[in-house]
Amino acid sequence: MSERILGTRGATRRFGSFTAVDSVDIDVSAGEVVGLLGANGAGKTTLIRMVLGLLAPSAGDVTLFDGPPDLQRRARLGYVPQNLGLYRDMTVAENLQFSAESYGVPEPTLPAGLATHANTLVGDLPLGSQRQVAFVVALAHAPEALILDEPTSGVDALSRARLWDTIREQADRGAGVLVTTHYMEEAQQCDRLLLMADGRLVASGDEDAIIGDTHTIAVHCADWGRAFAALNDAGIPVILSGRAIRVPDTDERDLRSALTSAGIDAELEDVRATIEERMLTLARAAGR
Ligand SMILES: Nc1ncnc2c1ncn2[C@@H]1O[C@H](COP(=O)(O)OP(=O)(O)OP(=O)(O)O)[C@@H](O)[C@H]1O
Repeated sequence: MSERILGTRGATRRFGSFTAVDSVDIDVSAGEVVGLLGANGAGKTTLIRMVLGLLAPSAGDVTLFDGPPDLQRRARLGYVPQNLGLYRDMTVAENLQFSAESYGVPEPTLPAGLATHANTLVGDLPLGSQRQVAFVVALAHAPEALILDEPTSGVDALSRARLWDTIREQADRGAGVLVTTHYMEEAQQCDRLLLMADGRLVASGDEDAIIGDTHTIAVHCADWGRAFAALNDAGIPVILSGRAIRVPDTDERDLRSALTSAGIDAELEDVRATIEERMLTLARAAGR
């Protein structure tokens, strides 16, 4: 079994009377990429900030490299926050130099695509390049753990694929990676997924295990607009995927009855839910 790099037991964080993270247990081992998924506000960043030692838990324990997440242990991990944590009014080279000096490691070499930007102010770079720089900075000291908070948000598909190559390389050399994402095609690149909803961990495992036997009814209908409105009016939570209407985890009879009452002729097909649809049903069930 691989060495456990970080973990939480009953990790809870309250802000006043609001519980942002509620009794969460997670583990990340060396060499694995663990995806942390959940809607906006599910508690992912708050959990990450506790793991990083930037936020004290209100209850429960956080372990990083077999101890508390103190400064010494934090120096062994690389972190790319949502806002990247770079100095936007310094050049790429200055950012690299500053970070290398802070960690006492040699200055990293810029990948080919970034080399021409060494003297560009970080704030003047396109977002995709800024994210690449943030990765170079976070990886300069060959961290044993990597924590990435929406590392590819807002970048094009090619840059995303490159960043994922880097993430996989880091896991292959033995780092444990915890990464949050809103992109489901990225979730598929993870070895394991953790799903949060309303502060709680509501599912874990690979995509197949998380979807389990959750089914969706696909509604095939010439007038999809009317069908959508009728189901909405009947209080049935509908997903519109392009022009296809999908209703996860529902009773087909309720659906049929809502459509018939509205005089809509539709063909109903029972299909396996997608991971997004499973997330929605779990989030609904966890709703406080
Ligand atoms: N310092 C704070 N004070 C009060 N509430 C907070 C604070 N930080 C976070 N929250 C609340 O805790 C909840 C969880 O926030 P968090 O940022 O952890 O969610 P998230 O899953 O990371 O969302 P996103 O995907 O949008 O980043 C939200 O309702 C947020 O408003």
